[in-house]
Amino acid sequence: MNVLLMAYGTPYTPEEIEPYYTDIRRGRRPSEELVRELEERYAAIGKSPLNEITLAQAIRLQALLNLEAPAYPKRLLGPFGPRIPQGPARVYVGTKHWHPSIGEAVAAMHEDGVRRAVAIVAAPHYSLRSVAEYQEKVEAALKSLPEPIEMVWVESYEAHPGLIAAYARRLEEAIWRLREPRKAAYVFTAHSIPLSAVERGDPYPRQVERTAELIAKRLALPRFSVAYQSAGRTPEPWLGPDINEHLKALREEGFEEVVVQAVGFPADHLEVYYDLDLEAQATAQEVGLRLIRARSLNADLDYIQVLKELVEAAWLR
Ligand SMILES: C=CC1=C(C)c2cc3[nH]c(cc4nc(cc5[nH]c(cc1n2)c(C)c5CCC(=O)O)C(CCC(=O)O)=C4C)c(C)c3C=C
Ligand SMILES: [Fe+2]
Ligand SMILES: [Fe+2]
Repeated sequence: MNVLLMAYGTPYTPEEIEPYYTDIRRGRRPSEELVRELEERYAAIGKSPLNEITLAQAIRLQALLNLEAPAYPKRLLGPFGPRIPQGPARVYVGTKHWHPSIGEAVAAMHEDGVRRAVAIVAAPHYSLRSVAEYQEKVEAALKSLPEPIEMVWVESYEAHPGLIAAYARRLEEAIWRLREPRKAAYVFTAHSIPLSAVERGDPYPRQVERTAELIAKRLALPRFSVAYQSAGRTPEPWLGPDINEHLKALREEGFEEVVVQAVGFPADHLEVYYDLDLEAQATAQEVGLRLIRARSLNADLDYIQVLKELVEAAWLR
């Protein structure tokens, strides 16, 4: 079994910030001011762990896919479920905006003789501005190969029971820290997208809401809302409500405590550490709201188990 595991990617050094940003902007160089602003955000968090987390996810996913019960003794084997008969699993990592790039990963797969693979992004929601762009990059990489590789896509997994349970577990830990859980506000966030994508029928907001609804239901939360974070530095309108505006509104409604869970991002990175832990936390403190962020899934085994189930089901399609 072969897997192409994809993630956003992040620069390894400050010098790489400008070319990384240029790639995000599809080759259009950002202004010096925008680059400086992004450099400052990276400097403020010290370092983004996204590449390390993505690699850890790949290593653990490969290990989990290759775990097998011993063939003997049969009587002790128990109900392990159906074996996936296609032989040893190999996981390749490709990032959308940095290295290893999706093109580099696809070339390595071809060099290794891979002819069929499951393609999955370490993000649960489909968007025209996220997964569809990963798909474009994979298609472009495949076109440059002398032989085809059949890619079986996992496009979204916003309602996977294991994912909901994993998020609910982290949210519960945050609830333990609340003074009055029944009086608190619960906010689920995801990356904003340009409104133009929503107008083109992007399923993304609905999928984000579904994840939020299912986690809230599982924990019987007294209330919950969805807000969007990290809107891009572009002149067009982006999907809201913005998390900072939403926090202010919650305080005006009388809430004193809020738990924020970033359900759009399984892994910690710049936009979790800067946009939530620094910026949204500062907004909350300014208005007198106690904000607790639920920790991320990162490369924890409960999330890796979700990825394993998704790729195994896709492989058998
Ligand atoms: C659903 C859409 C998006 C997800 C998920 C997403 C995750 C994500 N983004 C960064 C870092 C940056 N993103 C930036 C811009 C940007 N991001 C998206 C969409 C998603 N990003 C869009 C549509 C854009 C705008 C692109 C453009 O044309 O300018 C940037 C650039 C600076 C900025 O505008 O904020 C950075 C940096 C990470 C690390 C990440 C998660 C894994
Ligand atoms: Fe982005
Ligand atoms: Fe972003």
